[in-house]
Amino acid sequence: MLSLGYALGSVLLAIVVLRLGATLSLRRRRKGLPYPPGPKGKPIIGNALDIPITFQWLKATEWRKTYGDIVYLDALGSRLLFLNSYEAAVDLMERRSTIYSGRPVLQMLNKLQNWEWSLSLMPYGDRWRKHTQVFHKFMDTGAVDQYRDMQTHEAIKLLGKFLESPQHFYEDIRTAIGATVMMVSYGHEVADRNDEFIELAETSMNMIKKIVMPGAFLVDIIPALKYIPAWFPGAGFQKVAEEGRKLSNDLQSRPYEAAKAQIKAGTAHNSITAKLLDDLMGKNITDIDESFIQRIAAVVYIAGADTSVAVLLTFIVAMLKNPEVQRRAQEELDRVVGSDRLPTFEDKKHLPYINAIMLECLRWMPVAPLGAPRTVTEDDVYNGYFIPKDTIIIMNAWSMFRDENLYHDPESFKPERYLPGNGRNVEKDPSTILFGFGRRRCPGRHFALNSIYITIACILSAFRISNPVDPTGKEVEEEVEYEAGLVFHPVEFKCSIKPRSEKAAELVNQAVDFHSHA
Ligand code: HEM
Repeated sequence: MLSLGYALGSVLLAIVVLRLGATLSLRRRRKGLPYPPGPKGKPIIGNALDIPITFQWLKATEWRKTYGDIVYLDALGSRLLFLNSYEAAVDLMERRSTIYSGRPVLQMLNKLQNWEWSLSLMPYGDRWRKHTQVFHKFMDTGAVDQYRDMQTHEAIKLLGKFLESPQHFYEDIRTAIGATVMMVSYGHEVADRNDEFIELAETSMNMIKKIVMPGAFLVDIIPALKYIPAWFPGAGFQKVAEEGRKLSNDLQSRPYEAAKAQIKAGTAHNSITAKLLDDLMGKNITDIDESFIQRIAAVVYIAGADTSVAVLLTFIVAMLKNPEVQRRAQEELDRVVGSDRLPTFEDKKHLPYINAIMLECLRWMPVAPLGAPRTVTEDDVYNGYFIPKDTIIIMNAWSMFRDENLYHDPESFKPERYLPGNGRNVEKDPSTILFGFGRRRCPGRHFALNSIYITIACILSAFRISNPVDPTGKEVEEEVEYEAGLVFHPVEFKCSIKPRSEKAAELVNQAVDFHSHA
């Protein structure tokens, strides 16, 4: 979701391309001001056919060349504003955050399937503020340090899996991140790839993927259809709605109930659920309290898992394609950490190149190329242009990451761009863009960056990543494709992941052994 929220690309299309209605607001008074520039629409349908079904960020980046930093479209009364430059994003989403913090509503997703409990989809207002405040308590810069041991533990378990069955790296990275999130939220230990809660979360994600496909459900085009009963001919979407509602409820309640049972039995690990329940100790816990806790805990998975997984998969791709970067990273690790132990969080400040690789993974193939869509909740004027209330605002991170004024040679994977001493200015930290702007900026970013750092550092310390080999032992260059699902991620691909030496393999075995008894 953010993955829910970041279903962005698709969500926005689903909302925008075909939505009817809202035409009344076209007649809103514009105080004589023009709308921002954008492609000229056709009569009646406006720009509906200008917006591609997928990879919309590429088109919007092209539009930037013709129309500039902000590009406005109107498709059948749904208005859309792409923010293509960093300055425009800061000006609107950060400096005018009070009115640029809404989220668009999809009938099937938000209303019929009832996913609106998720912080990332919640309308801006008091309820959002209350959830955000509590979420921050667990995810602020200082607070996330408490998860470091557990993040290290999962990274080491992943190394063990790489030794055993490197061909499953794609799934195992997914399980490792899922396990981290399950432990933080519920104190739930994930034993293997078939964990029931990970499967539940994955099934939910697949459902969401299905419903945010552009134009997938007529009810998003004609909201009044939601009142049609399930038995009515042609109302098959109500069945999908019911399935989704069940998943949405299960995802909130099932892992929560399991955590509660463990707390009762005295066998629970620390977790967000345990802490929130503990805060209510001695009080009469109401259904409202319980549902609040369930929502805070569940959003960590739906907002946090897919995104971090996609960054780590991009890291593997980057190492495949850039052996020289991998060599330099391993040189740094050998110098700072040596070969007698694995890297830790304490090493982070001495590993600038590893940090730079992580940043470059965020920029090079951004997991959320269009951020998460917002809405503006009042009419506004920017640089002399009129932006009507309810316009959907999309920050085009892709365009910012390919902006040659910010990043030289932007198509290339170059971690050194973030390091001083290359005869150039240090380039902008991409985390200041990728995680969004203003009040709805990703509150899980510190946690995510910690998971990504420790996983990258541990993998590079012990393994060499290279192209797969054919039966004669020759390396074959692997073509990797990317797809835009809920997040932008590489499609399953092959690679070789081998211990760098016998000593490295031994070190991993010892660490796995130690952590399984810790
Ligand atoms: C590399 C990993 C991640 C990326 C790239 C990412 C990116 C984003 C983006 C672009 C947004 C929308 C911000 C906006 O509207 O401006 C967002 C929102 C959010 N993220 Fe993340 N995120 C990541 C990991 C996480 C993690 C690990 C968590 C949880 C621990 C998390 C929790 C959230 C939540 C709850 C929101 C919704 C905030 C709101 O709507 O108020 N994210 N994220």
